[in-house]
Amino acid sequence: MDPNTSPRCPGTITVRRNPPRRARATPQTTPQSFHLPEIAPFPNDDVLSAAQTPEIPPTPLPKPENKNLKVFLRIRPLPSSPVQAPRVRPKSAWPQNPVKKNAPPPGAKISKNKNPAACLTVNDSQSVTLSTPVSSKESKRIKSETYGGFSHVFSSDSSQFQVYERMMKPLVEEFLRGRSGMLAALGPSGSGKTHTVFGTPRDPGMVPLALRHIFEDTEPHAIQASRTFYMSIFEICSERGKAEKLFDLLSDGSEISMQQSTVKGLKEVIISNTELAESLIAQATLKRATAMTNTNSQSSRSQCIINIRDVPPKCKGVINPKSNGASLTIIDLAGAEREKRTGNQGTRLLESNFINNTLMVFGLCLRSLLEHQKNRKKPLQKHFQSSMLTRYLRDYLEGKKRMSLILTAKSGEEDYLDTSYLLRQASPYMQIKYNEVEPSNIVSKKRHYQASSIMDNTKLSPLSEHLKRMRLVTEHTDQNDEKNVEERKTVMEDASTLCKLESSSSVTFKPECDSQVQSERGHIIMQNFAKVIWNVLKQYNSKLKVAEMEIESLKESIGYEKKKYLELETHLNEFKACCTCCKRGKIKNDPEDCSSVDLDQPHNWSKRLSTVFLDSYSLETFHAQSSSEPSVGQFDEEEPILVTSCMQLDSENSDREVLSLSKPEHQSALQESFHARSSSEATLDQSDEEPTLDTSCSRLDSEKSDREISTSLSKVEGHNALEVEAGSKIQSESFNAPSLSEATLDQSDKEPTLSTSCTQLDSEKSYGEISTSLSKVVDHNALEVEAGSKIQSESFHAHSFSEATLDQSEEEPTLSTSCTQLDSEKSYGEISTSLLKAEYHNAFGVEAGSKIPNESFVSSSLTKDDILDPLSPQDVSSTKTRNLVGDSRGKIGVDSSRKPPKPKRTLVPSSSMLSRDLSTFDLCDESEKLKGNRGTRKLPAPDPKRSNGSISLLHLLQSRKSNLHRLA
Ligand SMILES: Nc1ncnc2c1ncn2[C@@H]1O[C@H](COP(=O)(O)OP(=O)(O)OP(=O)(O)O)[C@@H](O)[C@H]1O
Repeated sequence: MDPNTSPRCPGTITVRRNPPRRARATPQTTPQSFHLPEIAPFPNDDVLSAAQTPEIPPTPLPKPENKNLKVFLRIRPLPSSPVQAPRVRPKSAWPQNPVKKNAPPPGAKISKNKNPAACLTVNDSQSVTLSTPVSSKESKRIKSETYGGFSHVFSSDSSQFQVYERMMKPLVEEFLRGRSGMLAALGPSGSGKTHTVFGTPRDPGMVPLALRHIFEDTEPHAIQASRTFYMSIFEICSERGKAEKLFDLLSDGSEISMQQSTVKGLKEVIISNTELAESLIAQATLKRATAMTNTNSQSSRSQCIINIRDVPPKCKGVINPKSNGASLTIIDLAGAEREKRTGNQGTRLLESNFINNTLMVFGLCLRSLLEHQKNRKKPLQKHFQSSMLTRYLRDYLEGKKRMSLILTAKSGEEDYLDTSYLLRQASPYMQIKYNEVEPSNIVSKKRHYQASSIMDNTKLSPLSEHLKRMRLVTEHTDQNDEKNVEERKTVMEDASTLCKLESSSSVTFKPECDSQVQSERGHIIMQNFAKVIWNVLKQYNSKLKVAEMEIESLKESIGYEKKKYLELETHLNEFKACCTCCKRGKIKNDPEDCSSVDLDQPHNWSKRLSTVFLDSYSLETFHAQSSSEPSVGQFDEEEPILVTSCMQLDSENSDREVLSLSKPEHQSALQESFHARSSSEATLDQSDEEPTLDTSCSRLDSEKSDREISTSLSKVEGHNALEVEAGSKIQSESFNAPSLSEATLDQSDKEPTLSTSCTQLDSEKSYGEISTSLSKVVDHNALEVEAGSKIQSESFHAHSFSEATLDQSEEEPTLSTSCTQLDSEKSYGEISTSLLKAEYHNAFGVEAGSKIPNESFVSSSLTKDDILDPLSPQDVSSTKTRNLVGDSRGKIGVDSSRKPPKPKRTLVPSSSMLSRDLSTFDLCDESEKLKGNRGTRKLPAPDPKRSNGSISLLHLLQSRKSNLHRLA
């Protein structure tokens, strides 16, 4: 035991640590053991070159051996026994009509010629010789006829397969390459057309063989896997030999229609395999109209058309599947029949005629095409329009598509005539050429566009470009995906044989018609859709902004209108209050009254002239012309001269009111349609601290308007202040009012001269009230002129001219007033003028008021040179009145033939009262005395009522009178 080692404790647990890990030695492997196959670089060049030119070129299209119309001839074998003679269709014949399969009709003739001689012999593969039967030789038909140039002549012992290989297979192959083709079986009844086309289950004809070829089992990975075929079968038959009808043989036999060259409502059935296609064909042949004739126990009574159309399924998203692809058409024509031979009668005879006519039209179309090709000067006749069959086959019959004919003939002697007729008729068709044939798919596109209204050619070209671009992009993005490249190669190989079209074709079905292309197409569509939506939203946004702006402007206008409305309401209230004041006769007493013009003291005076306020004009047609000229002239010191006014009012059917206001806040304008021309001139000429005011000329033209015009002029200079306010408010529907007012305040030697105003109003059907007020107060002088007129009429012509001249010399006022002329019809008018002058101890007041209720009147009032002589206050006024009709209250210038029962409005009471007072005052008496008997009528008795204003005026005048007497 090692001494260095301590004895082991029995309770000790030994923990073994993991030894430190060591990296394993790298196995010595030779590089050869990891020899990875080198990844071949992406064959860009190959792929790109394949994209341009398929690596595996498709089977080259065999150049048409014969550019002419292919015409084949098949000779039906002679019946071996009378039983098999054309009367009875063998039970094994395919397809069979179970209803009519039991055969021989009661009256059917059975050939007794057990060994019929053949009249048609095959010379070679392309020619036959038609020999005249013995019976016909007797009728001088001696020579035999040789018909050559057939594409191929199938002898009576030719099998269906041989016929298919020689005749049908090239068509099918071209069809699978995208070239449309058509085969029509033509021949007399019972010659084997139906047998050739459909065959029997044991001996299938061209259609079943073609379908088998199409769904060839030997090429499962080739063309058929990438294509879908549609098949349709319909027949064209006659309705009692007259109208043509179409019946769909794949549906329940429903009737369909044709528009131009397009069949409407035709059912197309996708055929995915041969069995399905053959069953559909059997079903269709059972539905087909057949009948027993002397020549055929199951004679076809209609033209049967089988159409097989191919659609590349992977391009469904790109191009409408029904708009492209080649079509293979096989037509089993009804056999030509001779009445003698068939013995048809009645309906059968009509059917026979229809069949023969259709065949004749068919032949005419081909003959016309042939002649047109031979001689281009000959137009291509439009025989195709004569029947549905030729309309449907228009492209073929006009040489736009290739077609082939299989002539079926019977070689028996008794069929000589039918065979001879067929060969003579159809052999020239071999000369028809197809040098200028349009690409088949284009022609088919045209037709299908008509039926399906799909993409047009303009959209196809960019689409093709897009497909090319997509192909390149896809190739670059999938460079490293070898598998995809392989698949793409395969697809290209397949498609190269499938989609190889003519170079002139506008549509190229590239192998890139895959799901990626479809998704890209959907993306493009969505992009375009989004753009459209975006544009629409932009338009709506702009419209919304415009609408918001309009709303804002409307809000502003509403606010402005509200504000205006409030102002008008305030004005109205004030105006009402003013009216109330006027009614209470406070106008003259209150120097601050709104209807007064005050000229205050010389050194601190304010002159307020308020005149011509037109308020509340409401009329339909209004022509108003107003002119007033008040003038105050003072020739002597401190004596004013007032000359006022000329007023002319013409009104018709109007309602107007003119009032005087002094407050500027009463000026407002409201109008709906307003044309106003206003001109005002105010001249304040002051010499020796006295102002001269010339104002104003205003003219208003308005139609259907409500307006209020006010002008204010104020001047305060030194101790002088002159304020002129003119306000007018006119409400009318049709208004033309020229207004001219002039106010001249001329003062010399501290005395104002006021000349105002000329107002002329022409109105129709209007109601008007005009009130003017002029007031002047100079120290102890006060001059107040108030003129008010209120005219209400339906048809009103008023002409008022008034002049008032207040001429004062040596402290005596001179007042010359007025000339008033009123012409009115059906009107009510009230005019009042007030003139007041007070100077020191002199006071003079003139108040003239007129109130004219009248429905229709023409009045002229002229008051001129009414001089208020201070020495003889009683003679201060003279009035010249013509045709005056007045009352005791001072109605002047009224000539009324018709008076309204009641006035519509009441004038300002103060004015009217004042005018009445004036009329009762001595002035009136004096004026009457001065004029003597110029007045032709007596004025009514004066009104004893007097207003406060008039009383004050009277007091002033009386005091003035007493002073004068005292001085005297
Ligand atoms: N090549 C042929 N080999 C054997 N049988 C044939 C041949 N061609 C025609 N037949 C027979 O002749 C009979 C009449 O043929 P098919 O009905 O095809 O004539 P068709 O021309 O169609 O007459 P239709 O115009 O009246 O319909 C049928 O029973 C058919 O089996």
